[in-house]
Amino acid sequence: MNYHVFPTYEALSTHAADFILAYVRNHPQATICVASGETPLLTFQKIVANTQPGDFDQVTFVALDEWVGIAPDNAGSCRSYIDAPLIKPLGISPDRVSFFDGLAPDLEAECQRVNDFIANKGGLDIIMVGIGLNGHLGLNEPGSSFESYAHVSELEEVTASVGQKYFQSETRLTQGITVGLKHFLEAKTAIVLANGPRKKDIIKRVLEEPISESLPATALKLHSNGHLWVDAAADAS
Ligand SMILES: N[C@@H]1[C@@H](O)[C@H](O)[C@@H](COP(=O)(O)O)O[C@@H]1O
Repeated sequence: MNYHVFPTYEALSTHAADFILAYVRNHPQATICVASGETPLLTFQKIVANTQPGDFDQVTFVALDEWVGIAPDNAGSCRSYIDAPLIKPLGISPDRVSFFDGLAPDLEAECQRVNDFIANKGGLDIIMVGIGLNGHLGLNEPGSSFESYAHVSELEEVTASVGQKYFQSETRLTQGITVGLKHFLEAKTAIVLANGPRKKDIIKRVLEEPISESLPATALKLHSNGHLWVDAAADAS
Protein backbone atom coordinates (compact mmCIF):
# COMPACT_ATOMS: atom_id res chain seq x y z
CA MET A 1 0.00 0.00 0.00
CA ASN A 2 1.35 3.35 -1.02
CA TYR A 3 0.79 5.91 1.75
CA HIS A 4 1.16 9.55 0.84
CA VAL A 5 0.57 12.66 2.94
CA PHE A 6 -0.34 15.94 1.26
CA PRO A 7 0.08 19.22 3.15
CA THR A 8 -3.54 20.31 2.70
CA TYR A 9 -6.96 19.09 1.56
CA GLU A 10 -6.46 21.37 -1.45
CA ALA A 11 -3.20 19.62 -2.42
CA LEU A 12 -4.73 16.19 -1.86
CA SER A 13 -7.69 17.08 -4.07
CA THR A 14 -5.48 18.57 -6.79
CA HIS A 15 -3.42 15.39 -6.89
CA ALA A 16 -6.51 13.16 -7.01
CA ALA A 17 -8.08 15.23 -9.80
CA ASP A 18 -4.84 15.33 -11.80
CA PHE A 19 -4.51 11.56 -11.44
CA ILE A 20 -8.01 10.99 -12.86
CA LEU A 21 -7.51 13.50 -15.68
CA ALA A 22 -4.16 12.00 -16.70
CA TYR A 23 -5.66 8.51 -16.60
CA VAL A 24 -8.64 9.27 -18.82
CA ARG A 25 -6.43 11.08 -21.33
CA ASN A 26 -4.42 7.85 -21.68
CA HIS A 27 -7.39 5.49 -21.30
CA PRO A 28 -10.37 7.22 -22.93
CA GLN A 29 -12.69 4.28 -22.29
CA ALA A 30 -11.91 4.02 -18.59
CA THR A 31 -14.48 2.88 -16.04
CA ILE A 32 -14.19 4.75 -12.77
CA CYS A 33 -16.00 4.13 -9.50
CA VAL A 34 -16.39 7.22 -7.36
CA ALA A 35 -17.62 7.74 -3.83
CA SER A 36 -20.22 10.05 -2.43
CA GLY A 37 -19.61 11.89 0.81
CA GLU A 38 -17.74 15.08 1.56
CA THR A 39 -14.18 13.86 0.98
CA PRO A 40 -14.15 13.85 -2.84
CA LEU A 41 -16.12 17.07 -3.35
CA LEU A 42 -13.07 19.26 -3.99
CA THR A 43 -11.57 16.57 -6.25
CA PHE A 44 -14.78 16.59 -8.29
CA GLN A 45 -14.68 20.39 -8.48
CA LYS A 46 -11.08 20.31 -9.73
CA ILE A 47 -11.80 17.58 -12.29
CA VAL A 48 -14.68 19.63 -13.68
CA ALA A 49 -12.63 22.87 -13.68
CA ASN A 50 -9.68 21.30 -15.53
CA THR A 51 -11.48 19.08 -18.02
CA GLN A 52 -10.70 19.65 -21.66
CA PRO A 53 -13.17 18.90 -24.44
CA GLY A 54 -13.27 15.18 -25.16
CA ASP A 55 -11.70 14.02 -21.88
CA PHE A 56 -14.82 12.21 -20.65
CA ASP A 57 -16.63 11.49 -23.92
CA GLN A 58 -16.17 7.72 -23.56
CA VAL A 59 -15.56 7.38 -19.83
CA THR A 60 -18.01 5.40 -17.69
CA PHE A 61 -18.73 6.13 -14.04
CA VAL A 62 -20.02 3.82 -11.33
CA ALA A 63 -21.43 5.34 -8.15
CA LEU A 64 -20.06 3.51 -5.14
CA ASP A 65 -23.06 3.14 -2.87
CA GLU A 66 -26.49 4.30 -1.72
CA TRP A 67 -28.62 4.47 1.39
CA VAL A 68 -31.47 1.96 1.18
CA GLY A 69 -34.86 3.69 1.31
CA ILE A 70 -33.57 7.08 0.15
CA ALA A 71 -34.97 8.46 -3.10
CA PRO A 72 -32.46 9.26 -5.86
CA ASP A 73 -33.49 12.93 -5.95
CA ASN A 74 -33.12 13.43 -2.20
CA ALA A 75 -30.35 16.02 -1.76
CA GLY A 76 -28.70 13.72 0.80
CA SER A 77 -28.65 10.63 -1.40
CA CYS A 78 -25.28 9.27 -2.45
CA ARG A 79 -26.46 9.76 -6.01
CA SER A 80 -26.98 13.50 -5.47
CA TYR A 81 -23.50 13.83 -3.98
CA ILE A 82 -21.99 12.46 -7.21
CA ASP A 83 -24.51 13.56 -9.82
CA ALA A 84 -24.64 17.29 -9.05
CA PRO A 85 -20.91 18.05 -8.64
CA LEU A 86 -19.47 15.59 -11.18
CA ILE A 87 -21.75 13.70 -13.57
CA LYS A 88 -23.99 16.58 -14.64
CA PRO A 89 -21.20 19.18 -15.10
CA LEU A 90 -19.17 16.68 -17.14
CA GLY A 91 -22.21 15.93 -19.30
CA ILE A 92 -21.97 12.17 -18.86
CA SER A 93 -24.81 10.49 -20.75
CA PRO A 94 -27.10 8.15 -18.76
CA ASP A 95 -25.80 5.02 -20.50
CA ARG A 96 -22.30 5.78 -19.16
CA VAL A 97 -23.16 6.01 -15.49
CA SER A 98 -24.45 3.52 -12.96
CA PHE A 99 -26.21 4.58 -9.78
CA PHE A 100 -27.75 2.27 -7.21
CA ASP A 101 -31.46 2.85 -6.71
CA GLY A 102 -32.03 2.88 -2.96
CA LEU A 103 -35.75 2.44 -3.59
CA ALA A 104 -35.38 -0.63 -5.84
CA PRO A 105 -38.12 -3.11 -4.89
CA ASP A 106 -35.73 -6.03 -5.32
CA LEU A 107 -32.37 -5.07 -3.82
CA GLU A 108 -30.69 -8.33 -4.79
CA ALA A 109 -31.66 -7.74 -8.42
CA GLU A 110 -30.33 -4.20 -8.08
CA CYS A 111 -26.98 -5.57 -6.90
CA GLN A 112 -26.92 -7.99 -9.82
CA ARG A 113 -27.70 -5.17 -12.24
CA VAL A 114 -24.70 -3.17 -11.00
CA ASN A 115 -22.46 -6.26 -10.96
CA ASP A 116 -23.41 -6.91 -14.58
CA PHE A 117 -22.84 -3.26 -15.53
CA ILE A 118 -19.30 -3.39 -14.11
CA ALA A 119 -18.57 -6.82 -15.62
CA ASN A 120 -19.77 -5.67 -19.05
CA LYS A 121 -17.24 -2.85 -18.89
CA GLY A 122 -14.49 -5.38 -18.15
CA GLY A 123 -14.18 -4.34 -14.50
CA LEU A 124 -13.10 -1.08 -12.89
CA ASP A 125 -9.99 0.82 -13.93
CA ILE A 126 -10.03 3.06 -10.87
CA ILE A 127 -11.98 3.00 -7.64
CA MET A 128 -11.53 6.18 -5.63
CA VAL A 129 -13.33 6.27 -2.30
CA GLY A 130 -13.50 7.90 1.12
CA ILE A 131 -13.30 6.07 4.43
CA GLY A 132 -15.87 5.83 7.20
CA LEU A 133 -15.03 6.37 10.86
CA ASN A 134 -15.35 2.60 11.39
CA GLY A 135 -13.07 1.86 8.43
CA HIS A 136 -15.81 1.19 5.92
CA LEU A 137 -15.19 1.57 2.21
CA GLY A 138 -18.41 2.42 0.44
CA LEU A 139 -20.98 0.86 2.72
CA ASN A 140 -18.87 -2.26 3.23
CA GLU A 141 -19.18 -2.27 6.98
CA PRO A 142 -16.82 -4.14 9.33
CA GLY A 143 -17.22 -7.87 8.70
CA SER A 144 -17.94 -7.47 4.97
CA SER A 145 -16.32 -10.22 2.95
CA PHE A 146 -13.32 -9.35 0.81
CA GLU A 147 -14.93 -11.79 -1.68
CA SER A 148 -18.18 -9.85 -2.01
CA TYR A 149 -19.39 -8.03 -5.10
CA ALA A 150 -22.33 -5.62 -4.80
CA HIS A 151 -24.46 -6.34 -1.78
CA VAL A 152 -26.84 -4.97 0.82
CA SER A 153 -25.28 -4.18 4.20
CA GLU A 154 -26.61 -3.56 7.69
CA LEU A 155 -25.29 -0.22 8.87
CA GLU A 156 -23.42 0.14 12.14
CA GLU A 157 -24.73 2.79 14.53
CA VAL A 158 -21.76 5.09 13.80
CA THR A 159 -22.46 4.99 10.04
CA ALA A 160 -26.17 5.70 10.53
CA SER A 161 -25.49 8.60 12.89
CA VAL A 162 -22.61 10.13 10.89
CA GLY A 163 -24.76 9.71 7.78
CA GLN A 164 -27.22 12.25 9.21
CA LYS A 165 -24.78 14.98 8.15
CA TYR A 166 -25.92 14.57 4.54
CA PHE A 167 -29.57 15.25 5.35
CA GLN A 168 -31.42 18.41 6.39
CA SER A 169 -33.74 16.57 8.75
CA GLU A 170 -33.34 13.39 10.78
CA THR A 171 -33.44 10.42 8.41
CA ARG A 172 -33.71 6.75 9.25
CA LEU A 173 -30.68 4.95 7.82
CA THR A 174 -30.46 1.23 8.51
CA GLN A 175 -29.11 -0.43 5.39
CA GLY A 176 -26.81 0.39 2.51
CA ILE A 177 -26.32 -1.00 -0.96
CA THR A 178 -22.75 -0.92 -2.14
CA VAL A 179 -20.12 -1.99 -4.61
CA GLY A 180 -18.25 -4.86 -2.93
CA LEU A 181 -14.70 -5.23 -1.67
CA LYS A 182 -14.05 -7.77 -4.42
CA HIS A 183 -14.68 -4.97 -6.92
CA PHE A 184 -12.25 -2.84 -4.95
CA LEU A 185 -9.60 -5.58 -4.99
CA GLU A 186 -10.11 -6.30 -8.68
CA ALA A 187 -9.89 -2.64 -9.78
CA LYS A 188 -6.64 -1.83 -11.58
CA THR A 189 -6.03 1.08 -9.20
CA ALA A 190 -7.60 1.50 -5.76
CA ILE A 191 -7.38 4.83 -3.96
CA VAL A 192 -8.68 5.82 -0.54
CA LEU A 193 -8.79 9.53 0.29
CA ALA A 194 -9.04 10.97 3.80
CA ASN A 195 -8.87 14.49 5.12
CA GLY A 196 -9.35 16.32 8.36
CA PRO A 197 -8.62 15.49 12.00
CA ARG A 198 -11.71 13.31 12.51
CA LYS A 199 -10.19 10.71 10.16
CA LYS A 200 -6.86 10.51 12.00
CA ASP A 201 -7.83 7.69 14.38
CA ILE A 202 -9.14 5.43 11.64
CA ILE A 203 -6.09 6.12 9.45
CA LYS A 204 -3.90 5.11 12.39
CA ARG A 205 -5.82 1.84 12.68
CA VAL A 206 -5.52 1.14 8.94
CA LEU A 207 -1.77 1.74 9.08
CA GLU A 208 -1.16 -0.30 12.21
CA GLU A 209 -3.67 -3.17 12.19
CA PRO A 210 -3.32 -6.40 10.24
CA ILE A 211 -5.37 -7.14 7.14
CA SER A 212 -8.80 -8.21 8.35
CA GLU A 213 -12.41 -8.13 7.23
CA SER A 214 -13.17 -6.55 10.60
CA LEU A 215 -11.44 -3.41 9.26
CA PRO A 216 -12.57 -3.16 5.60
CA ALA A 217 -10.05 -0.48 4.60
CA THR A 218 -7.20 -2.91 5.29
CA ALA A 219 -8.22 -4.50 1.96
CA LEU A 220 -6.09 -1.71 0.51
CA LYS A 221 -3.02 -3.53 1.83
CA LEU A 222 -3.95 -6.58 -0.24
CA HIS A 223 -4.12 -4.54 -3.42
CA SER A 224 -1.03 -4.54 -5.65
CA ASN A 225 -1.80 -0.96 -6.73
CA GLY A 226 -3.45 0.42 -3.61
CA HIS A 227 -3.01 4.01 -2.46
CA LEU A 228 -3.96 5.77 0.76
CA TRP A 229 -3.77 9.52 0.25
CA VAL A 230 -4.38 11.77 3.24
CA ASP A 231 -3.92 15.40 4.18
CA ALA A 232 -1.68 16.45 7.07
CA ALA A 233 -4.64 16.71 9.43
CA ALA A 234 -5.56 13.06 8.90
CA ASP A 235 -1.96 11.79 8.86
CA ALA A 236 -1.27 9.17 11.50
CA SER A 237 2.18 7.97 10.47
N1 LIG B 1 -21.71 6.43 1.87
C1 LIG B 1 -20.59 7.30 2.12
C2 LIG B 1 -19.36 6.81 1.39
O1 LIG B 1 -19.59 6.84 0.00
C3 LIG B 1 -18.19 7.68 1.80
O2 LIG B 1 -17.02 7.34 1.05
C4 LIG B 1 -17.85 7.52 3.26
C5 LIG B 1 -17.05 8.68 3.81
O3 LIG B 1 -17.82 9.86 3.84
P1 LIG B 1 -17.20 11.33 4.01
O4 LIG B 1 -16.35 11.53 2.80
O5 LIG B 1 -18.38 12.27 4.03
O6 LIG B 1 -16.41 11.31 5.25
O7 LIG B 1 -18.98 7.25 4.05
C6 LIG B 1 -20.29 7.52 3.61
O8 LIG B 1 -21.05 6.74 4.44
